[in-house]
Amino acid sequence: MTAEIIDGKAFAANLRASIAEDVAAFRDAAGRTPGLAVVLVGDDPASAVYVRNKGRATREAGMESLEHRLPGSAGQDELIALVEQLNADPTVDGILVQLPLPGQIDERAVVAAIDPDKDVDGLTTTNAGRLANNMDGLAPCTPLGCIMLLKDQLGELKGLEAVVIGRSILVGKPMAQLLLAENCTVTIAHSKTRGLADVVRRADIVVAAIGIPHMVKGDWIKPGATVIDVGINRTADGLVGDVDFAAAASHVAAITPVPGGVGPMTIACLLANTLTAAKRREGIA
Ligand SMILES: Nc1nc(=O)c2c([nH]1)NC[C@@H]1CN(c3ccc(C(=O)N[C@@H](CCC(=O)O)C(=O)O)cc3)C=[N+]21
Ligand SMILES: [Mg+2]
Repeated sequence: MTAEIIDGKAFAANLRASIAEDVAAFRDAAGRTPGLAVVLVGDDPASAVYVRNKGRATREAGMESLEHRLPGSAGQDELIALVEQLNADPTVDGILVQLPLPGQIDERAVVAAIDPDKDVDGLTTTNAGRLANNMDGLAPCTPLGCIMLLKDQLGELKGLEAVVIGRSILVGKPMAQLLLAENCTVTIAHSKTRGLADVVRRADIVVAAIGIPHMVKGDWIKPGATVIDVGINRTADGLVGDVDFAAAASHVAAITPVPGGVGPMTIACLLANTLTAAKRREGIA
């Protein structure tokens, strides 16, 4: 058996095209264009590339991209003042502060300053609480993209055994919440989990979000399982995921590649969240 390779890049392109249609309808209904503000502090080259890609995707979907750059020496008060200005700006529907931030800035304090209804990364405690309580909110983009790929692949997820490896606020925890909302039986595993291989062997769905190249071995994964690899690790062999892709692909049902899997879905879901935020702000369903 050879795995189906889940084409996240193609899925994301379709999603972005459908969002562009919805953006046009929003413009007709609201008489304005949805706006996404992206804030970049410092000049880390990898962050600059992501911000440029996000800006391009935003414009291609017919939305306004507002980019704000602060020097790497910027103070926390200055950054929070900018966030507050964006909160108050009626043309801004979404605010993304590119992470990580320089060491002198407390990320938690900056995220806490973002209006939860403009928090398109889903990072505020308000949106985490909404997700935990099955309330309408904004869920983090990467888990949202993973759920879309899983539903497209498997249809109904009800009753499936899902193992999420990783417990971050950005991916692991919200991923588990979204899988629970789909009625999966969810286990969150992490660096202190005992017998990780055997925990993973139970899974119909494996979501790997650890950040260690090829950490999940092929023989940890049950034949016929569906594997979502969130890892994006730069190594001497190029960009690789958290799963030993070649070893897993021999016996799983389907697996996301790196690159071309989850990454493009993250950006498409950022656009989806921005449009969702804009519609809610305008009272459009
Ligand atoms: N506030 C905040 N929100 C984020 O969502 C956020 C962030 N900060 N900081 C950095 C990380 C990283 N991130 C990626 C998004 C898309 C790809 C992506 O599209 N990757 C392509 C390839 C990229 C490449 O070739 O380098 C792929 O996987 O196919 C990767 C990484 C969002 N992040
Ligand atoms: Mg398909």
